[in-house]
Amino acid sequence: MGVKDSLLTDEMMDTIIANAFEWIVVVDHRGDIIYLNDSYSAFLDVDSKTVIGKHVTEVIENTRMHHVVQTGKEELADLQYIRGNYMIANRVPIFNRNKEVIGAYGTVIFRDTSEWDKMNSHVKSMLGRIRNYLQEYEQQTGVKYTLEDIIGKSKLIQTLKEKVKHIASSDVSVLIRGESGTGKELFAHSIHQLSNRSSMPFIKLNCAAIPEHLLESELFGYEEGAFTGAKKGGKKGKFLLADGGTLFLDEIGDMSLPMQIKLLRALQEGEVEPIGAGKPIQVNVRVIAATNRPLEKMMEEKRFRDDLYYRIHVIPFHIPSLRERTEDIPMLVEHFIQKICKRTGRRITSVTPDALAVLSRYRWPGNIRELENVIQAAVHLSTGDKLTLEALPDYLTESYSIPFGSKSLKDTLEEAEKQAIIQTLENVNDDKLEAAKLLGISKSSLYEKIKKYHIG
Ligand SMILES: Nc1ncnc2c1ncn2[C@@H]1O[C@H](COP(=O)(O)OP(=O)(O)OP(=O)(O)O)[C@@H](O)[C@H]1O
Repeated sequence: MGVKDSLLTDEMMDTIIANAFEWIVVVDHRGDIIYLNDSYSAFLDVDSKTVIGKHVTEVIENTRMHHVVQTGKEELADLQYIRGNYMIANRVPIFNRNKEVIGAYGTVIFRDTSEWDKMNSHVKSMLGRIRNYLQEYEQQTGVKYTLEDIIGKSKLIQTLKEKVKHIASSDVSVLIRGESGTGKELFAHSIHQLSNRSSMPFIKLNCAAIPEHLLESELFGYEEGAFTGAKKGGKKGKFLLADGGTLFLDEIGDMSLPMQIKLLRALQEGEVEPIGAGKPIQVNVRVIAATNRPLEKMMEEKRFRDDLYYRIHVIPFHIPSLRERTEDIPMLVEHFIQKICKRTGRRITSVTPDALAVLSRYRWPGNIRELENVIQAAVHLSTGDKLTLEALPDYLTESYSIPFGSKSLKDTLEEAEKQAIIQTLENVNDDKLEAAKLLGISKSSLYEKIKKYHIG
């Protein structure tokens, strides 16, 4: 028997719902509020009538009702932080007869009763303990990221995340390729965190950041008195620090040939010899290497050793650039806004469609790192609760539209030429010879243009 057939009148239903123990919100298919019950309005300190028609994100903190109408998937017993309290939220999509989502209703339980206060402090203390535990884990192992931290719904990212799950426990070397800022380090952490070595250290060494003459002591360590200036008591190298765990060698393509030989020996023999030690020490280390360099080409040019390449290239892993997965941009933007708002206490609830369109069209040569920086600046520059086009840097808009008519043809052509050179150099990691080849000009002519346009 439906409500309509019962003795329950509409007025009775209204009173019951308005005063229900649970707080109730109903949105339409766009996520605009069509109903908010009185008790919820009172808690949110809003008027239940004037909020009708407003987007739910403008009224309720950390809401996901607008996602539920998009995904059509219910979300039950989700912890939601509203006005200083953790609430338990249920969000359920509403379908029409054709199984199309026409809206969603959400309920929030636990109000400001003493029972709730008790529960709330319990949850807060539990979350605090989890946070401490995670901090401790990070301090002990160096693991900062897990697979959960890798945001992206594109097929490309989902496939890579599946691949991480498959290879994590296999203990073989992994070579992660991808442009700068694509998340190579994030993936390296995640592989370690899912491996059998997860309770052991994750040690990172950026091969490009260490001067050649210091790299050997960084990697293998040294004994006291090994050379003038050596520290008292010697120094443990990264290999020994990573014993039992994972060594992440970032920018491996920047390692010199003599160091490549030493690294290969350590990998093949499973032992390292600290400078001045005189005898090798056994180590058990899994290596994850990363680079943006064209290693295959460098091997042809004898700048990278074949044997080291085959030793580390057991599982290749390519992370696509952000422009190859633009469908991830809205999700990443939302993720960074939330992350930055949490850190700074600002309240930005959405991005305007024109700002999102510009963010989605830009080429992102610096990939996700650049996107994060742009969002961070934009959150600080935004005055209202929306991230708008005005808060974005001018170069985002300039890079995709040449303002025809506002400049002479000569200036427009020169601007296009400059952009083509900048983008090609970015794509080939500043390899001038390769860029000249791709642009179909001589290397000397490329240098001339670089000078003319003040590039780099
Ligand atoms: N999929 C992602 N989701 C969320 N954050 C990401 C993602 N990918 C990268 N990031 C963020 O972008 C920044 C750059 O990532 P990371 O350092 O892993 O890139 P990288 O490829 O190792 O860069 P580089 O080659 O310059 O060392 C970090 O702040 C990281 O947290």
